[in-house]
Amino acid sequence: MEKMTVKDIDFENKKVIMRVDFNVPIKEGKITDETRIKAALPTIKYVLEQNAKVILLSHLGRPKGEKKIEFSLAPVAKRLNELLDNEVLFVDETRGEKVETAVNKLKSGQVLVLENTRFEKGEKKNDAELATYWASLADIHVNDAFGTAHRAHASNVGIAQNIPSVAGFLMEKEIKFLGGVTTNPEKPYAVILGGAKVSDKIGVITNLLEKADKIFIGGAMMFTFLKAQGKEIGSSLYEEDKLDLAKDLLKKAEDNNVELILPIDAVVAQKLEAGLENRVVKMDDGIEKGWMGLDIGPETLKLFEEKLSGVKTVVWNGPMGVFEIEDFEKGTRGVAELIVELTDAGSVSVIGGGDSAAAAEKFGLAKKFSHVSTGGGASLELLEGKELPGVASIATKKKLTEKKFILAGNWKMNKNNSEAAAFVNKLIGKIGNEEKIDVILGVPFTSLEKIADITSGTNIKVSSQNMYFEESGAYTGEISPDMLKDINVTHVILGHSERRDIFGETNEIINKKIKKSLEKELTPIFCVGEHLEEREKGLIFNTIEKQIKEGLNEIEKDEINKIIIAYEPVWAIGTGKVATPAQAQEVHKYIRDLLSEMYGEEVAQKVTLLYGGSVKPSNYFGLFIQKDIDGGLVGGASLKEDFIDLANIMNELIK
Ligand SMILES: Nc1ncnc2c1ncn2[C@@H]1O[C@H](COP(=O)(O)OP(=O)(O)O)[C@@H](O)[C@H]1O
Ligand SMILES: O=C(OP(=O)(O)O)[C@H](O)COP(=O)(O)O
Repeated sequence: MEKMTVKDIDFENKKVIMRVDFNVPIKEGKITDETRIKAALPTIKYVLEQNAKVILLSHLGRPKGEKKIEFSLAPVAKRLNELLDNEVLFVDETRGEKVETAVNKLKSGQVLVLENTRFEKGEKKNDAELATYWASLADIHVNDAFGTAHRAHASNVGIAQNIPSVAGFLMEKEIKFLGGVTTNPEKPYAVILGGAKVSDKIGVITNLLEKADKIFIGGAMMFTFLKAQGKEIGSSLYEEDKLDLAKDLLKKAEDNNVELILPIDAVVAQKLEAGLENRVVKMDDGIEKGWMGLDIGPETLKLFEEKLSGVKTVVWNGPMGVFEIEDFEKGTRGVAELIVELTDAGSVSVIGGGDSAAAAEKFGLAKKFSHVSTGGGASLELLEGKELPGVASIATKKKLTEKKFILAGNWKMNKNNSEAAAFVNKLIGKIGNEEKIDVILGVPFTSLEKIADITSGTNIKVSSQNMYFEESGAYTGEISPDMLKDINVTHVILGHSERRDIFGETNEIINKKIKKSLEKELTPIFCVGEHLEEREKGLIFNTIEKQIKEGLNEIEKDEINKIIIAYEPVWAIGTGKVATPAQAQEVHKYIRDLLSEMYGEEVAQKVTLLYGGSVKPSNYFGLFIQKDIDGGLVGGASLKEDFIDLANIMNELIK
């Protein structure tokens, strides 16, 4: 799924709230590693060049919801000010008057850093009120915090539920490399895992048994595996309670035809200290009591070299030994060098953050890998095959596929014939782009013929707002599908909440109408939606499920793609209340999943799902970029030139 990025947005004079990961190590007020600050610079600079006003949010450490000076972002803001040509301001608050005044005074091209987001208790809880507040400070959210993408917090995921969230360059790069190797690695695909704890990496190993061709294990975690194989490991670090699991993984690797490569020798010492006697022992001989393994040995390195030969994709997570001490760094350095050789020969290499990135940096090799991730936990979770909430919340690009994007207007009982004609004449030539969207006008019965005539030969299609399910006869006041077809009407809105509530239409009646419209080759725009009471009682999905299942009763798989479905929460129709993008997306996703259950995934993906309910140009962007929203069914705003703006928003967003 391709994500929207800063490149898709016009930032001119916009207020941008940008989540970065400035969680950098600070000792005695000094930043000891500024990699993450530097990694965020390209996005900050780009947005500033576009004349935006930038508000930066980040956490630092784990202050547990309290304001603690040692976790202040002040030193980071100061360093950022040195790294950027633009002025960087800092407010030692996360909300309130001081923040709002600073935001209001902010000029285009300036940066404002707010205090540590984790000084707020609501940050880690993804508190809706806090997220709404931060969202209210800006027009758009840029998410460049890959290191935090495995957390669903207010400053990344929460804000995205209120205003559109797009990826920054760092996020884009991380997704490209890490997402790429996890979903579609060029084979052979090898993963080298090290570090201290098996328990931290179980999930990764389990997932990799389905994907990788070879898994290399080093670091302290190798001893849990070696012990599980019955080898003597002396006083090396291992996890007693993970022995069975290690056995299980070794067996699964065999079953899955994945090579799980364990070290054949180790560097041992009596203590984890520099400068003591150390020696190399073969694992077949075992490690004596009183000695511990602190690095992989030279024979292992040779074995790894052999087994890595020809590998096209390699991911490395976790050092091979206690690389922080020179006596035990050779294994980690050796593996880093092997990966660099592979990279030079054209393979893709990725370091999954954390200590391995620090090791690569220490050996001066970091720049020689295809990609060094800024996320430790985040990259591990990606390797585990999990969806990261901080990636999922970023808007998805709208791509032209077989599915149509649609902007439909429902005029309801408004405009007489001459008003209708005058308005439609204004729209012609200005609205829509036939290649990208279908524009449909749902006009009153009295204007259908006239508007169909005026729009004939243009890209505007005409819809009625109702019809009857019989073909002709004694149905006083009703209109038949044939009558509509006869005057070149192509669509019909069915099951609108006003028809349901005021005119007593039931799911059964709507179902009959849908069937008839399909038979007569009129495209139904089938409306569903819950009332406020149903929402408040937690019955949204029950209501929608009933409407969809009964409305589509006996509609077969080959017909579902001829139907447009519009989700219109009744409480948002004509009330000025609009569903937040997240609320709308939640129900759209539910509908898509339900259709998938009923008709299969492939067919469900092609159904056009429209959102309706107080849609306006000011809120449409955030709604339309949602993954499962394919357009709008617009009431009030379709009576005005706002309708043209809505079409323009869609045109810009569809690539
Ligand atoms: N054989 C070993 N015995 C004890 N500690 C080890 C051993 N090998 C590696 N380590 C330590 O493991 C730490 C890294 O572990 P971990 O946090 O799991 O890695 P990462 O951060 O890369 O995921 C390093 O500090 C390293 O010194
Ligand atoms: O440094 C981070 O994690 P990482 O060291 O696993 O990459 C991120 O900023 C997330 O921080 P957190 O693990 O306190 O949520």
